[in-house]
Amino acid sequence: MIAIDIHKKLKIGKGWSDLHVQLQAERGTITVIHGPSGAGKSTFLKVLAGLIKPETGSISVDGDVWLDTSSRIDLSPQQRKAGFVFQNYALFPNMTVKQHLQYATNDAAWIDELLSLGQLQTFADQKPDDLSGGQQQRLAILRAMAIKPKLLLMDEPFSALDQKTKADLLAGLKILWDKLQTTVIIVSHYPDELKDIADHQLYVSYQ
Ligand SMILES: Nc1ncnc2c1ncn2[C@@H]1O[C@H](COP(=O)(O)OP(=O)(O)OP(=O)(O)O)[C@@H](O)[C@H]1O
Repeated sequence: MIAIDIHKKLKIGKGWSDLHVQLQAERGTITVIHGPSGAGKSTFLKVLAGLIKPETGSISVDGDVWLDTSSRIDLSPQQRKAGFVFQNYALFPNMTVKQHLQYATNDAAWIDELLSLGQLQTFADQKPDDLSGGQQQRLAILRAMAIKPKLLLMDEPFSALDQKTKADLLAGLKILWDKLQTTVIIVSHYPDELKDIADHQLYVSYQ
């Protein structure tokens, strides 16, 4: 179970807007977040990961308190260990595909399973510059899954994939998420494309 209630002031040009998000979701569920550009969706994911501090709020994940501003609890990103798929992938230019996964886990069988899921087996020794945009995006997803996170945060994670690749990847991910009981939050500009797998939809807008 995750329970989130956060308030964050967003800098919008010369002014400010309020981001207030409340969400409760059972463990192992998928929540799809959508809303207008600039409303604060990416910022919300970064607040959950501990990369941006909110003014006030609380976050608990499977009984662990990650944030509670009223009692000054604020775990670091390293302590929260959320999986994060960044909109711009944030890959390491000098690491090969396999090294990205080895950085996250020592489990060779798990790495092979992930490479197969992302159809990247034949690219294991390539660096990001030698990959297509879709291959880079799949690597970013595999790396986030490699740590088997309790909470997986994905920011527009399928934007560079064609329909077939996306459908195949999603089917494989869904099996893994169910097995590992991963709680997933996905920001998407096309929530309808995920409506078959979404347990919750959350609309984030300007306030
Ligand atoms: N650390 C921060 N503190 C305050 N405001 C921020 C911070 N980071 C980003 N912002 C502002 O928050 C606003 C929302 O940005 P964000 O990237 O979260 O929107 P978004 O909903 O993900 O947009 P898009 O759909 O275009 O990706 C922007 O105006 C940005 O300048």
